[in-house]
This record gives sequence, C-alpha cells and structure tokens, in this order.
Amino acid sequence: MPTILGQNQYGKAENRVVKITRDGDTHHIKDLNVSVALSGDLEEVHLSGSNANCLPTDTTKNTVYAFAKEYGIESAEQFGIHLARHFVSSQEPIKRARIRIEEYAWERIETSDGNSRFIGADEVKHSFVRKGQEVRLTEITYDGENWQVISGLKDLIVMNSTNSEFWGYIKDQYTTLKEAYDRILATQVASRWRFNWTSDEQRMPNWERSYEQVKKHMLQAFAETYSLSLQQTLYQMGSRIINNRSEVDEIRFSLPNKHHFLVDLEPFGLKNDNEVYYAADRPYGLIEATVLRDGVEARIPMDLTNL
Ligand SMILES: O=c1[nH]c(=O)c2[nH]c(=O)[nH]c2[nH]1
Repeated sequence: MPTILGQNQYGKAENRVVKITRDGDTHHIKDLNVSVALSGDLEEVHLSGSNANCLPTDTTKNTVYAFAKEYGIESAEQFGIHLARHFVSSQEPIKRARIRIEEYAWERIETSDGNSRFIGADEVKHSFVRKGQEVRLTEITYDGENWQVISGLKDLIVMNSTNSEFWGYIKDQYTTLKEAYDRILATQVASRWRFNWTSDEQRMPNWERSYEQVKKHMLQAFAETYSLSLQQTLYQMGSRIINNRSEVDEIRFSLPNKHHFLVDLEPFGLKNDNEVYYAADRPYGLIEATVLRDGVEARIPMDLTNL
C-alpha cells in the first residue's frame, strides 16, 4: 500500500526552566514550561532513517536552558522569539518553529510588618509563594519571515456575587430553568489573544506591560458589566481589550458558566434569602466566542485546547 508522510513536527516538550535573577540580595523568578516544535525538510528522517537533517530534541532542550542564561527571560514572549529565531536561522533544514510557553507567577511573601523589605531575617527578599491564580500562556510561530504571537491565560477564576440576570430565553417542553433576576456569575477564564506584530520591521510590543493591561481590562470589564448573560459579559470583556490595546487584533474566550444553585432550605424551616448556594462542578454551560477588530481575519483556533 503506497503511503505518504503528512504534516509533521518534533521537538522537546515541557522543558521546565526556572531562572533566578539576583539583584543584590533581591531576587526575581521566572518559571516557565517551554515546548519546542520544529518542522521543515524532515522527510528523510521519517522515510529512510537518515538523521542528517535532524537537530536532536535533546539539543532543543539544552538550547532552552542555555538561552535562559545567555539572554535571560525578560518575558515569555521575548524568550520564545529568541528561541524560534535561533532554530529557523541557524539550521538550514528547519523552516518553521513553534514555541509554546506556560508561565507560573510567583509573588513575594510579605513580612509580618506588611511589606517585603528586609526586617532582620534575610528570608524575605527571596521567599515566594506561587500565585494560586492564572497560568500565563504564549505561542510563538516563525517561518523565517513572519511572526505570529498568540498569548493568553487559563485558570483565572472570577465571580460576581450580584449584577447578573438571566431571563427572556426560549422555553420549550423541556425547559425547567427559572428566570434569574439576581444570580451569581462565576467563570474560569481561558483566553487567547493575537498580536498584530508580525515582522521585525514593526516595533515590538512591551510584552510584560501588555499582559498586565489585557488582564486588567478583562477583569474590569467582567466586574463592571451588568450582565444579562455570560455571552454578553464575554463580548464586553473582548471589546474592552480590543478598544484599549492597539497591539491586539483578536481575542478568544472559553468561559465555563460555573453554576451556583440556591439550596432549598425549606425542609429545615429556614429561608434562603439569596445567601446559600450549591457550587456545581458539572455539567457547566460553556460559552465560547472570538472578538475581533473590524476588518481583521480570525486566526485563533476555535478549540483552545489545541493551542
Ligand atoms: O449566561 C447564561 N447563558 C446561557 O446561555 C445560559 N443557559 C443557561 O441555562 N444558563 C445560562 N446563562
């Protein structure tokens, strides 16, 4: 049976790299999970077993660690750009590099006097607690000419304890949901946004500042939207970001509706005055959409798990 080789890529996945920058006795942490995927003229590696065009995955791993030392880790995006450029420009058979990075944030442990200054023991400036909040994500793709940077986050859990209603929906013979005029709205945000920086000719965004600002607008829009559905809140979050961040052209969200159901306390002779809820973990409504700058093409994959 004749067969042909289809799309292929390879590299070392999930290189866990922690970089400590020592600024006197004040230290800074960058904690990344870096996955490298290379593609190019690799037919023979698969077909004949010749490894002449194969840069070992072990080398891609070593490069991640060496670059952490050589270039430092200014931001996940900047680090991914260095790596992608290196693989494509240093190895002739490698035509395309995709670098995916997850970043885990750490924050300083506060001293008992409420700040992070040295107060007599020297633990403080190098003691961190891993933030229980979101994981930051980025994916850099480079083909020797064009860049695509898609950054994002996952596991950012947010809740509004009021200012959310849901009513006026279709009711058929299977509908039992009661209309809600004051409900809890909670979700675990997964989001990806695409930058319009695509070439070395353009001025590169400030990646660290951009992330903080996108997250700030996302959270503020969630908090400040009086919600008639999670769909409406999603659109407000996306458009707030597109309108405020000129470096971002497209943003996609996957928002599980983390349902909170009022518990019936009548059997215990108690009145539930919108106070006691059952937080259901499944099933959950799943609301997904992309918000785009008018006139741009949608490029973020529909299914965020594939990114
Ligand atoms: O914000 C919501 N959107 C829906 O589409 C929906 N469907 C549902 O049962 N509850 C909700 N809530």
